[in-house]
Amino acid sequence: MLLEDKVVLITGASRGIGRATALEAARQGANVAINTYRDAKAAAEVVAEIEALGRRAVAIDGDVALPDSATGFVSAAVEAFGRVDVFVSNAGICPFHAFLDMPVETLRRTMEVNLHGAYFMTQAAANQMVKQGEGGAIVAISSISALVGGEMQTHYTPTKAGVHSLMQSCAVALGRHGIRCNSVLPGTIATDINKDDLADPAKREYMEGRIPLGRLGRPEDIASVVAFLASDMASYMSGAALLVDGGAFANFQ
Ligand SMILES: NC(=O)C1=CN([C@@H]2O[C@H](COP(=O)(O)OP(=O)(O)OC[C@H]3O[C@@H](n4cnc5c(N)ncnc54)[C@H](O)[C@@H]3O)[C@@H](O)[C@H]2O)C=CC1
Ligand SMILES: C[C@H](O)[C@@H]1OC(=O)[C@H](O)[C@@H]1O
Repeated sequence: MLLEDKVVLITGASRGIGRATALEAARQGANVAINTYRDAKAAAEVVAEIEALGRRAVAIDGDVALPDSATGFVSAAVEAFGRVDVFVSNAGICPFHAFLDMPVETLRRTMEVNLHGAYFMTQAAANQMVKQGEGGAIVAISSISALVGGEMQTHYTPTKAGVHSLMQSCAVALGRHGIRCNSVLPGTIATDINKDDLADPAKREYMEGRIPLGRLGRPEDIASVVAFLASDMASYMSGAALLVDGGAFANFQ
């Protein structure tokens, strides 16, 4: 098992990639604290699934956009499990909208959840790891969108480039404490975040057609890579970005 007896914290883990990562961490032997936001039923289901795997879990509700949610999440995890070994910054939103009439509030909220949220949470987790003095691993869910644009994602893609950049700078800032920081760049993974967008059969077919492996990603495709980066198997990796997109980025023509 890759994460035996580690304490793993994951934001936005009631659904999608975060949920799959929480379950994979438990399968790999970890006890897991999940941050969730206004999603109590789904949060309770994830906790129950982790417990059914024989591991411990707690769910803490909080909006990642608020600095107090970060300190509250880390304190609650430490209260439950005594320490933090791995932090996964996953929570994110992508309300598709055109550029020319982007509502200020949509732009602001997307930046605050995706980028400020990642910053506050990473900072709180890193402070706990530094206090423990035994290093740690931080993995942030960036995106293929850190590398390419999207017509309806002008507010979103800069946050994903920012998350990857945050991991690079944190790798530099935290290396002396033995804390590794890396990002995962998923391609198109079928989750709630793009359910409406991919409900259009033409759009779905187009996206699938761009992927050499011939299918959209599943949350589990990302969770296994996060588990690897979080584990000692990746002990000399820091400041790196792993693209997990079925080959989509390479498929220019
Ligand atoms: N699905 C995809 O194609 C891709 C997703 N990503 C990223 O993966 C991450 C997870 O997204 P998915 O699992 O796909 O979507 P999802 O919509 O299934 O899950 C998002 C999770 O974040 C939580 N969340 C939303 N706002 C929050 C807030 N303010 N505070 C705390 N939690 C909050 C939601 O409750 C949910 O559990 C996001 O950061 C997204 O940008 C990156 C590349 C591709
Ligand atoms: C939500 C989108 O479908 C998804 O999010 C990303 O980060 C990917 O680039 C996809 O566009």
